[in-house]
Amino acid sequence: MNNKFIEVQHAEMVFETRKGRFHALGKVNLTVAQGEFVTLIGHSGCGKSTLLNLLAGLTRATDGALICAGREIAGPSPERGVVFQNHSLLPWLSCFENVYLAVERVFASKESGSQMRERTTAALALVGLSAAARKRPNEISGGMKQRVGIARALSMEPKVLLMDEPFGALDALTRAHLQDELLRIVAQTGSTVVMVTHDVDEAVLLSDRIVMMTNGPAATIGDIVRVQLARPRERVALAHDRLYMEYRTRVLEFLYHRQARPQAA
Ligand SMILES: Nc1ncnc2c1ncn2[C@@H]1O[C@H](COP(=O)(O)OP(=O)(O)OP(=O)(O)O)[C@@H](O)[C@H]1O
Repeated sequence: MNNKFIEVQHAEMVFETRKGRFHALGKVNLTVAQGEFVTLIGHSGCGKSTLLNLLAGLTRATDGALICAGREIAGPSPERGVVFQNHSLLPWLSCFENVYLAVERVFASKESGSQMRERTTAALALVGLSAAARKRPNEISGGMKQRVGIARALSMEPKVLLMDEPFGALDALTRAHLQDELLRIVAQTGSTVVMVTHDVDEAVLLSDRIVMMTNGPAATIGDIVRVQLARPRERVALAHDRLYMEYRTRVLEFLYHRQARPQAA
């Protein structure tokens, strides 16, 4: 296993705005091991999405370096699959076609149409959506759309899955269901995941490490909690687990005591 699969070295982000320069991220240093599940948590506006966008290659850091699998991140790449809160599916295409489009982008030069259709079918099966393959996005629920987004990202066999509050817009039960699905999928694929969340329970349930960010401007990593709960994890059993409570309390203390905000986040 590569312990430095992702490396963020002194990354800084300054935005030029109409009101002048805004220093969003201070020096951020982070390494993520291959197969690790890392969540980024912090108050609203602290810079979680800014950091994830740097990892996705959607924006470039104003200073420092970001490296994935030994190469500097210079732009978006199918090796880093991205899932956003807003699933951004093409409404005129079926679920199958939405995923197929991504598969084609990566594999068209080396695989036949039938191999790519097989990949698409497998990705939809992985997220439990085989029966909805022919449906269009407006014919399925929000949770199902998000699962198509995950299937689309995974279908490209990314080295890393980057998720920006993927379940943020879902109701609590659907959210819990998708968290369980994600745990199952990641156990099956061994994916390396970096995920932004606001939800402390979600962070503890899913993560190997919880990266807690300080409030901006010039936000940086304030502390990291290593979650040493055995896998597979089961949410009902964990609800009474002493260690689970301890991790949860440590994150809450960071957010509401050490990084307390004058107004609710
Ligand atoms: N393109 C941009 N131009 C100027 N400022 C920006 C830009 N993108 C983000 N910011 C600012 O940088 C800071 C961090 O934003 P970011 O979206 O990363 O926060 P966040 O922690 O993801 O917030 P939330 O949890 O509310 O999604 C905020 O103050 C935001 O206003």
